[in-house]
Amino acid sequence: MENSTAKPVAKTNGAAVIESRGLSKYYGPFIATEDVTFSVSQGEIVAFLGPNGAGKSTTMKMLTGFLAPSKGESRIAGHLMQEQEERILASQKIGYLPENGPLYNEMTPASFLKYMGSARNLSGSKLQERLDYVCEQCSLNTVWNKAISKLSRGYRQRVGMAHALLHDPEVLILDEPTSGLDPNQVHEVRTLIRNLGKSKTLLLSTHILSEVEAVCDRVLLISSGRLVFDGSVSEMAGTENNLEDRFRELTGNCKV
Ligand SMILES: Nc1ncnc2c1ncn2[C@@H]1O[C@H](COP(=O)(O)OP(=O)(O)OP(=O)(O)O)[C@@H](O)[C@H]1O
Repeated sequence: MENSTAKPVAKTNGAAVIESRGLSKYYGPFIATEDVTFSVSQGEIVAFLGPNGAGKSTTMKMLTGFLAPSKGESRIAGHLMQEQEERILASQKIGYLPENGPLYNEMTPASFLKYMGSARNLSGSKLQERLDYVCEQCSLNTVWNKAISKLSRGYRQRVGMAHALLHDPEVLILDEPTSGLDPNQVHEVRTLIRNLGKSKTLLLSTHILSEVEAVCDRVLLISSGRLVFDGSVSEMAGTENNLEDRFRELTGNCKV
């Protein structure tokens, strides 16, 4: 049974592998994020926590170079993500699970992942080895040859996760990895994240507090586009040891 209080021991060696420097995004007069600055060191599992609409996905898209910031910059493994050549170099090192990521509906998980693996220059026995690994780790065996359009939301989410893991990246940026999963699947994905965290650096967005307690070393809390907390899970829980109250306290009155 899952021990919801068991957290991995932080294994950071100090090198920053995810860096957000003043990332801001404006849609006309609307401020989606403002001056979001943080860094994640090698080996950390960090939760990017915040209420709906706080700016988690927007920040992750800017971090990974999928969305141009209005101001600021991001670096992954030292590569400046706002420069195309650097972004291409970094893409081998990052696995990104976007929120509602695009999947090719007419393909099966097998054909989609094989295709994406080839696009990442995997072939032959190495490709097969990675396909076998993600199929098992993401529990896709029963739907491996079924059209993606016929899969439930939870299975589509797992295909997205398999895609993020396929090239064995050192950095994983996962936007709500347990969204749409049933409790058994949530348990499996959390176990997978903990295992991946033994050798990789992870930033995962969520608004589920139990997720933070279950898998993360550290919390970044964003509210109305601004970072309002950066610290350990126990620091956030405070003297009352109540994450939920602190979440409300830290996000309740913050307006951009
Ligand atoms: N293209 C856009 N044009 C205008 N506003 C946008 C656009 N994309 C996002 N926003 C707004 O920016 C804010 C931040 O959105 P974002 O999706 O980053 O939040 P989130 O924290 O990921 O939320 P959730 O937990 O609900 O997924 C929201 O108010 C959203 O409506």
